[in-house]
Amino acid sequence: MEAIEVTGLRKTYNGRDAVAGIDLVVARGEIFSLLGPNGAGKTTTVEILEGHRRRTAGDVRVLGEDPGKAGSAWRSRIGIVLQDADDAADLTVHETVRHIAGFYPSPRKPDEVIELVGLTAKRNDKIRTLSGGQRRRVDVALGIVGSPELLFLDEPTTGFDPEARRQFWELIRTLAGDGTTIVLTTHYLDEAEALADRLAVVADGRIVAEGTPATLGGRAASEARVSWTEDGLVRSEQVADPSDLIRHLVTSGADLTTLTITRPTLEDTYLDLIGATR
Ligand SMILES: Nc1ncnc2c1ncn2[C@@H]1O[C@H](COP(=O)(O)OP(=O)(O)OP(=O)(O)O)[C@@H](O)[C@H]1O
Repeated sequence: MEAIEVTGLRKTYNGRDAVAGIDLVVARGEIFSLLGPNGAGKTTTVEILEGHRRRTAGDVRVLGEDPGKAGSAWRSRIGIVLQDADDAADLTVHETVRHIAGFYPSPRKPDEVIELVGLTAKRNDKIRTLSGGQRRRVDVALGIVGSPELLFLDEPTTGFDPEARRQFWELIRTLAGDGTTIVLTTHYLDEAEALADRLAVVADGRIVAEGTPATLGGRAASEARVSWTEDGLVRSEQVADPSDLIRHLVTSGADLTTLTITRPTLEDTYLDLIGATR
């Protein structure tokens, strides 16, 4: 069984489509990322999958159930990390995690979760004394303390410093390695590229491209740009397969210390995709 199956999902606000017909399958154990500009319909889609918003039309199955009708047993199998969650500021990190753990039938140990998110040194500090990035880690701790089979992460690393982001990525890989299915909404393309097995680009309520980070939007098949220096001048050429050109450069004695071969970045492809819908 797939973790998520969506067909023909639509959501209309005041006669206007925020989600205009989305089909989606997320396999169990997969890290799936939703990318898209502000207002594209990502949060609406994810909140429908979480059972927090009603849909206008379409079929949705999450862990085999319709989120619009599923009960508390289903809810306890899902973890959610929201944008800007509001934590109880006067409790300590440990108290907060322990409190939330109490709502789940088979939670992780609070101290284990605190360690996983890198907050052991802050275990006994009140939430209100934490920095923005540290609070975000508490949000992540609360999302995973119930040992969810499926974890929704909405912009999880906003406000993280670079080291905290790397640590968080490791945590996500660890969770995925343990079989947790992860749906990640992010504006950071490097994050999607580093983590996602597959990703979908949403624009104007529709999926405009779907694939692995390497193949999205024909990226893998795009021409490579080869550049090098010749007689003191920078030269560059765009070719499908750089092998012949490089062989030629080697035999012709070109200066290869400055040789670079680049293909479109995920960001180039993404901007093309969303630009095409505007
Ligand atoms: N409760 C609501 N009532 C009316 N319109 C809404 C409501 N929620 C969202 N919308 C509209 O639906 C569209 C999609 O919004 P949504 O929040 O899903 O986008 P998003 O892709 O998550 O954007 P962001 O990246 O900014 O979080 C937007 O045009 C938004 O204005």
